[in-house]
Amino acid sequence: ASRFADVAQAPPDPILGVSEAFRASTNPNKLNLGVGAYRDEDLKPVVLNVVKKAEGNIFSRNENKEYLSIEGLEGFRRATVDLLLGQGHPAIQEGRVAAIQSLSGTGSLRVGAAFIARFLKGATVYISNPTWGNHRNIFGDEGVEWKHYRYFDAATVGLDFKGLTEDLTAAPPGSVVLLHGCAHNPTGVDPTPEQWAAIADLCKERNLLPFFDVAYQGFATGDLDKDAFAPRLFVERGLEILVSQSYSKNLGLYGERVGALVMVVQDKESATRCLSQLKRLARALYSNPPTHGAKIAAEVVNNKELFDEWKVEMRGMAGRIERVRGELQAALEAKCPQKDWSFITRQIGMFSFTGLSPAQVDNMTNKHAVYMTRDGRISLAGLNSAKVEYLADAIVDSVR
Ligand SMILES: Cc1ncc(COP(=O)(O)O)c(CN[C@@](C)(CC(=O)O)C(=O)O)c1O
Repeated sequence: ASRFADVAQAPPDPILGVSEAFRASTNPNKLNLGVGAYRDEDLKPVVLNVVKKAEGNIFSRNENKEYLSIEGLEGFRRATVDLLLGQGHPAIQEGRVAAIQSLSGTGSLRVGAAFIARFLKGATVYISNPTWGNHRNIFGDEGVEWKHYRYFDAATVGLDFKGLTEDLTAAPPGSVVLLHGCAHNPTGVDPTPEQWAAIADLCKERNLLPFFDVAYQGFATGDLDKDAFAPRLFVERGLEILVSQSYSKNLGLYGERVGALVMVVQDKESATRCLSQLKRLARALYSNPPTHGAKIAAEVVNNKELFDEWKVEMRGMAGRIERVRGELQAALEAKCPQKDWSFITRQIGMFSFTGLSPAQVDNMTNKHAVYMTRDGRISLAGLNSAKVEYLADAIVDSVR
């Protein structure tokens, strides 16, 4: 018998497993509202025009395939910090930013988790309830203890700010707080600017370390600058922060695995030492990051014309999602007027947290071939006008 005979079958991933099930389905009406990947009005994946232009520029340079440095492509690291903090930010001028290119958002979060495990021994990471499911895997696999802080209020289909404040106030000083920079996944509910300010003050008072997961910059409001409001506010308040960045959704670089782990700290010497330790960790995890996607992101952000064109395409993607939100809400209000569907256009970003129970989700999938995650989340990026009626009928049938 194989020495691996006792290796158990792992369960399918709660999110990526939905895409696998969708692909396996032969139902002509099947609809994939699972993975948060943008689709155009024909429900096809999109390669942004700016990405194609950037690739044209890159290929015309006939560059080699040498290793990048452990910390990644210099031009990308500069671009990603500019995008996060704003070009010329004082923290950048003062050399207080340590940034490494990493394997998209997930890899960046993992390097951050490894840094916390090694240099913040015993710190607990507080993650929102609910949150992106893979957060638990990332910190759990690094042996970092995590706990939930209350986040979603099902009664108001909004933020449980009172619960959040109580839980973070009770967190031991020195704890880490994982915050979604914008477009919270899966709820689509973000703190207001005033609430962000209160959270920043709370982190300061309680000596909590904010770790921002910035995976949807541009998808909350359609504006890349506005969507960086929260991390910029915390830096302005003098807080040290960690940030993971992903270019999967906003630049559509999903499979290129483009992201960064950024630390904004109090002084240049600390930033230099932290960068050296981030490099030490990355070297043992994957040695150095992939070249192509980082060159695309650097080309787009560092080139004024491409950057402006990206902003227009970004607003177009966010706009299409907003439009289908409105159409879905209208269709549901027409079919089921007794229920309040206003949460659908109140929520922002890619997702809507429908409140459907696992059993109701099973009905959506088994009876209507609508593929979505069992926590009730739907990715509106996977919906178009032509399928709104179909989805609304499936939801009404499931919530009966
Ligand atoms: C909040 C959050 N952080 C990080 C990531 C990681 O993305 P990256 O590694 O590709 O940069 C995702 C992706 N979440 C998706 C879009 C896909 C997934 O589950 O991996 C989702 O469907 O929730 C995310 O939603």
